[in-house]
Amino acid sequence: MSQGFDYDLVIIGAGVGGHGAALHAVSCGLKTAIIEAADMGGTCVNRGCIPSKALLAASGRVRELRNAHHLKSLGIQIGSVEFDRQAIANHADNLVSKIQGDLTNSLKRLGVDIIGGWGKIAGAQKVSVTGDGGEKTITAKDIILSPGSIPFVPPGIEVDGKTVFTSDQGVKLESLPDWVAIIGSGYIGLEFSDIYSALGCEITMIEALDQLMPGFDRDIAKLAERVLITPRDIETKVGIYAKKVIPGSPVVIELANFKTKEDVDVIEVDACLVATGRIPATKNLGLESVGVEVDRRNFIPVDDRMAVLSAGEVVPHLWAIGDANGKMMLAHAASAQGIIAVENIVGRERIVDYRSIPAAAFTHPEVSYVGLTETAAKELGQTEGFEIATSRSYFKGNSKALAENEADGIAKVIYRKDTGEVLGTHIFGLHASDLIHEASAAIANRQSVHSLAHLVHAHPTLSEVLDEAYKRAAI
Ligand SMILES: Cc1cc2nc3c(=O)[nH]c(=O)nc-3n(C[C@H](O)[C@H](O)[C@H](O)COP(=O)(O)OP(=O)(O)OC[C@H]3O[C@@H](n4cnc5c(N)ncnc54)[C@H](O)[C@@H]3O)c2cc1C
Ligand SMILES: NC(=O)c1ccc[n+]([C@@H]2O[C@H](COP(=O)([O-])OP(=O)(O)OC[C@H]3O[C@@H](n4cnc5c(N)ncnc54)[C@H](O)[C@@H]3O)[C@@H](O)[C@H]2O)c1
Repeated sequence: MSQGFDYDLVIIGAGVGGHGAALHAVSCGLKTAIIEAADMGGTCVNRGCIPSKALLAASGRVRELRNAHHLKSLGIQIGSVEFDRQAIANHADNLVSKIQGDLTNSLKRLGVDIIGGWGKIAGAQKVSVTGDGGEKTITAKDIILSPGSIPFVPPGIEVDGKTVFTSDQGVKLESLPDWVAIIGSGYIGLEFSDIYSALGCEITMIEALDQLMPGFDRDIAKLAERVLITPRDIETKVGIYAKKVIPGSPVVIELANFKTKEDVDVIEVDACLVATGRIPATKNLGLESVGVEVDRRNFIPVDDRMAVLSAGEVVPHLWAIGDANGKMMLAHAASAQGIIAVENIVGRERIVDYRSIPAAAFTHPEVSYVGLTETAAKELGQTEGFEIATSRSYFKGNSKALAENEADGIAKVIYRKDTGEVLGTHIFGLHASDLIHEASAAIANRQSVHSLAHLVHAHPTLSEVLDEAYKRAAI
């Protein structure tokens, strides 16, 4: 325990980032407190990963059981499949309660002090907390900021939380509108289009950029569109943005061309989900008391050790992790950053290896990737003077996928031509979110396709899709 301080470490924000940091801090022998203003578990547990995956699990099952053609191909026939919207919503809600309870208990069990209230830096190594009992100041040798993010709602869009809403309300599944507009074709837009289309809603997906799923590798996005969008009840408007959205019955959406800004159409729908990205929750954190300015997009500037920077210089004993630093807005990235910050606090210099952190969209089937897209790898090659190559393998050639009769899918490996080092792997297909971890380990260890091609995979498994891609690359 640090002399003269109330705690070795105080963490502001008990989302998955703060939680991961706290668990690791205790294992390193640090006396730790965590401050939370709202819900223990933050976005992921209460309004993000957890409820959305519960909805995806239930709606995915409905889709599967209603796919008479697929079932028939396996020799199965069933009658009509019914579902209860409220019961599906309850499933998500119950899961949130369970995981929130488990997370809170894990902190209590380890002796982490949980302090309710709004945390704010009150000078070097000092935090003020404003809660029900008024304001108090606590001191800590180190402070980790983990305040997370909130939905971004573009100007012109009015959210009433009922007919026009963000994922914060969407995960509650309070209604199943006949016709729902989804603004944005990123992670949230894609996952909710999977949920809504499985449960019988008609969808209009509006994407400002000139292609759907602009964040994903092009080949993957193209195939994903062919499987997840085109055959479903989803109309798409690409290169178009929602200039104005007025809540009500109906919801009125004025659409304009994203490049020319010219008005193109007005549509009237039953509901509208705004899924246009997230912004950091970095207001009123007391950053100015230690001379820290947020960047242009309001993220807290950090180095690779997660140390907070002021005008490019490290601010001693202050760290920022998770969505609030904008490096990689994913739950597991937030907790990984928490662990790295604590490692540095205890004097073990470590940095985050973003290239090996995987990501996935939990649609049916799933999309996953780790490392660079082909475009980013080419750019890196041009800067560093190497050529890249790609290798693809298809679920259509995989016995396990064929046995399931679910053979839409591809694995794409991007690697250096000279050394064979894997730079990125992208998968679309059955269980892609689980399959990606082998590729993640390969990138973490900077392995080459030549050595990976010699790994033996069990047969018949979906993992053989990656095996095949490595072997094709190594020929
Ligand atoms: C619909 C949806 C689905 C998602 N699905 C996935 C997924 O499947 N996989 C994945 O990896 N990621 C997913 N994400 C992203 C993931 O939720 C975030 O990356 C993750 O929650 C970030 O964690 P964090 O700890 O940085 O912040 P948060 O989880 O946002 O937690 C921050 C916490 O800090 C508290 N706080 C803020 N300011 C203060 C203050 N001054 N004082 C006290 N407390 C404060 C907040 O109340 C909050 O509880 C999803 C997000 C959404 C919206
Ligand atoms: N499975 C997962 O890991 C998962 C799931 C959900 C959310 N998340 C996290 O939450 C974050 C937010 O998700 P998201 O889907 O809201 O953001 P996103 O950044 O993934 O996608 C937002 C999309 O909206 C488009 N857009 C922005 N403004 C628009 C407008 N006015 N009209 C039309 N299109 C517009 C953008 O071009 C982009 O394609 C993600 O970055 C991700 O980190 C992760």
